[in-house]
Amino acid sequence: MRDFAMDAPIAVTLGDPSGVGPDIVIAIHGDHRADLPAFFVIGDPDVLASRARRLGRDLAIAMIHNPAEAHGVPAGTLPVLPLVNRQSDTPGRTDPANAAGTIEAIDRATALVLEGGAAAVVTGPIDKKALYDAGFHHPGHTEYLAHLCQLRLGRPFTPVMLLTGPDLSCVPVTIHIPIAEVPAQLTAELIETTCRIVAADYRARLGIARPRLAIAGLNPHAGEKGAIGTEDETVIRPAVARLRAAGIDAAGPLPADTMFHPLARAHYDVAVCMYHDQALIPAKTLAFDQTVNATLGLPIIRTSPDHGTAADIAGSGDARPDSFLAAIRLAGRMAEIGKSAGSTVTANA
Ligand SMILES: NC(=O)c1ccc[n+]([C@@H]2O[C@H](COP(=O)([O-])OP(=O)(O)OC[C@H]3O[C@@H](n4cnc5c(N)ncnc54)[C@H](O)[C@@H]3O)[C@@H](O)[C@H]2O)c1
Ligand SMILES: N[C@H](C(=O)O)[C@H](O)COP(=O)(O)O
Repeated sequence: MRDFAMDAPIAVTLGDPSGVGPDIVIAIHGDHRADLPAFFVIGDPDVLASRARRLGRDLAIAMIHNPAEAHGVPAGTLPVLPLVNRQSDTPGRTDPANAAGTIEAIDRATALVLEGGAAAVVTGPIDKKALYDAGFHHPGHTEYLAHLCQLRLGRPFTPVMLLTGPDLSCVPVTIHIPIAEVPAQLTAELIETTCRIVAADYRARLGIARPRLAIAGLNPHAGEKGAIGTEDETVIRPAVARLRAAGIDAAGPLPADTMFHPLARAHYDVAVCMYHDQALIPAKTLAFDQTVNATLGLPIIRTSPDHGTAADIAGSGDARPDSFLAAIRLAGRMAEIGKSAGSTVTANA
């Protein structure tokens, strides 16, 4: 039963047509629409129609010109805001000609949320290398969305990646950078800024007034008191001390190998990790099908499934929709919490 009270619908992008984004959106629309907050798709209707034929699914599409029209679309019909940059249906194979449409969908969804026409954006997975090859200069959605918000609002935003599942939520402080660059980019200031955004957005967007943050070390055994690496003592510990002095419930640096077992997880709401895989390996290993990627630190709500394009199974009907479903549900919940708190801004907004 639908119990979402949002006025504006959620904008959903399909991601790269080489991937499972279209498959999953078609499946979700067909099987789960009544249980979800209202949403519409920004995409190429011909890609959706072609993918539905491949999957042997019926799909009725209604073209809309603005998000408000999504509410008037008959039940069982998928509202689609069509792209200007047309795409082709290429499951399992990237096509450089599709990149412009993939980026356009993200641009328009973000603009609609910033203008208030959409409540949130839920992004389908992009093929990062395909976009880089087409001249896209941002590591991923996370960083690109911050860039778009800055362009629109004229001030910078620090985007924070949160992977959140039923039993574990994790934030990587450094995100899409080579592992060799992590020690140089990991500063006490970045750790502190990230944690402040996490604490503020947990309060404003997730309804947890004073989240407990567990801060991971960088080195084995959190540096073994400086014997196996120094960053834990010289960078992370001072950041944790300043966070605690500011009233944030932060503990650490904790040895990363022992902070994810069930008893340890009972002591915190979110693990703040020093690099991408330190956060994403436990999150995806524990609950690949339920975990959602949400971007904190922005003046918009953005969620996404935790998986990628899964090009190896695109167009086959084998893609599991659970993480995408969880992403739409979480976006709806975050919009409701933000609305009831009267809050649309974040720590660094
Ligand atoms: N939010 C995003 O846009 C996002 C997130 C992660 C990865 N990516 C991109 O996706 C591409 C592929 O990444 P990858 O191979 O590391 O990860 P992946 O998640 O696409 O695939 C890993 C494995 O999990 C399987 N899998 C993934 N999702 C599934 C689903 N819903 N149902 C059933 N099986 C599923 C795949 O078939 C594959 O075997 C890369 O270009 C990466 O950058 C994008
Ligand atoms: N780092 C994410 C992951 O591995 O799941 C993924 O690449 C998504 O990144 P964006 O949301 O920034 O595209």
